[in-house]
Amino acid sequence: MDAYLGITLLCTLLAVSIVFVRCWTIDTAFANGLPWADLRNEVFQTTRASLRQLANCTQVLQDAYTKHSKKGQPFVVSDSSFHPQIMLPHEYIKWLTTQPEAILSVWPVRTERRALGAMMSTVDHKETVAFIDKIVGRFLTPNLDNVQADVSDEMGASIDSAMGLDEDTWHEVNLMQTFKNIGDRTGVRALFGLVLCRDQHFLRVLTRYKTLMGIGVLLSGHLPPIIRPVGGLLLNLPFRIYKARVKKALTPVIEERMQKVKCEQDDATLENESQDFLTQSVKVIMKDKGTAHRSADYVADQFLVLSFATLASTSLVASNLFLDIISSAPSLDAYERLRSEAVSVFKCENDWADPAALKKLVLTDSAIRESLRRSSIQTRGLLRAVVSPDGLTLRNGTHVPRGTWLGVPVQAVHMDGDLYDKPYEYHPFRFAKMRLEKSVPGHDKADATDISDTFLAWSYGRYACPGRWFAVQNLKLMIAYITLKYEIEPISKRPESVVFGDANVPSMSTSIKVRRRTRA
Ligand code: HEM
Repeated sequence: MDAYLGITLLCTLLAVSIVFVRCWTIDTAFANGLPWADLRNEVFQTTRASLRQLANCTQVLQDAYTKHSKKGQPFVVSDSSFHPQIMLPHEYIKWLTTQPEAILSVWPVRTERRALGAMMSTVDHKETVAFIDKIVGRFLTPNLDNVQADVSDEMGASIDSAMGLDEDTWHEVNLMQTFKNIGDRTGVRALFGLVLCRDQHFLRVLTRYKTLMGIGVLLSGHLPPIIRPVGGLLLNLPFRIYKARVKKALTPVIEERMQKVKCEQDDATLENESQDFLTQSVKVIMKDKGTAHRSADYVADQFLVLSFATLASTSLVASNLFLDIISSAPSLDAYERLRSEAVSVFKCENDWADPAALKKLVLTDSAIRESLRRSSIQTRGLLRAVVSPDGLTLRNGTHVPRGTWLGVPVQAVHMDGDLYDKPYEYHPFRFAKMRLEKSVPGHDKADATDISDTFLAWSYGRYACPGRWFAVQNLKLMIAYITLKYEIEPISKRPESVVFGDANVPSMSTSIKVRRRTRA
């Protein structure tokens, strides 16, 4: 009996060990002889490489980019999700982004990496992204001029509140928290209108929802498959609680807007002039035969995802932007030159609502683009999965099977010395200068919102960010208002960003010193 129990225990232990080792190692054969980044001669080499690159992704990708991509060779990078990816050289980017959806698809990556399926379980995430894409592209972006007055009004009020009005003393503020507060309030004003953006309860629950979704999207996509179900559940629980709270606050507002729009449809003399994006979208939804039957609950779901897309990246980019500006070489005089530009453009109150004023901010536009390049919030991007049943043959002749992920080391491309002079330095006016150099290729594509295969902050190709014009409008107004009304103490060394897998974000503990300028 004892022997029987011993053998059973031994077999169970063996089976568990096999499953464990199988789940924690990667079959390197799929890459058909391509070189691997940071693969060392050690036991569990792929597992250890996967875990190592989680916090050291920047360096791993940079070294492999120099060693392989610069010679036109794709390389493989292990990943903590145990789904290794093939990183393509810069010259493959146009090819990568123009492959048909039936061959290379973004959707399996979004479901698994961004955990969209799990985080958006109450809606079809593919349908939601398509819907958001449509309303942002067709309605928010063309209407930006109309929301500028509201956005600039809220920008001023939220900056005053986050940075204070004390003209006598310098005080310290937490960088990320400050730009989160400013970005969230301003974004909510544009999306949902004045009442909700001043509603402290709504702002609080929305911010928590957004933070939890950010953590969920980032973490669950990086978890090894063996712990993903439990990890995903633990991440999902608090997220669902806050999602329910935001929906509870938002749904009655949407019902009210739907009711108003319905009254307007019945009686054109009641036409509501509200320019906030929710009202505009509700009008579109109710006029479109395909969506007219949708409930307020459905619209709330779509707008929650849109709020996340709108608010999550903008505050990270704004934090990076100000860190870059205040830590740039003193000889560049970046802060003062941006301020002088703002002084020359914003001469009276009406200028803040004038779209033509924003177009004159050429130095500001350049400082934004340069920060998006220098301090990219993504280490890698443009991830696509091979979905064609026969696999895919890469441009160098390597055949990879269905299910393989391809992508680009975004940060390393931005730091390529052949593409950018002194790439590690922040040169705020690099792109303003480039615009004037008519002989330089790409001089006419140097606006902050322009996409190219050498500038990947907005991604590239058909899935490039549709919200970039709105984001840049916000960032320009932010730089102008802050440089005009505040001094920020320069810092001699930019604090290191925190890298976690695909994300590269400013440190949460960084503080800056600010003081309100004295009124003349
Ligand atoms: C500075 C801030 C922002 C940055 C750096 C940024 C960057 C990006 C990037 C890199 C992608 C591609 C993601 C992927 O490949 O999966 C993306 C997609 C997207 N962004 Fe942004 N974004 C920003 C702000 C915004 C804003 C303000 C909005 C909405 C108004 C927005 C809406 C979207 C949407 C809807 C998509 C999905 C597009 C699609 O799949 O077709 N983003 N963004």
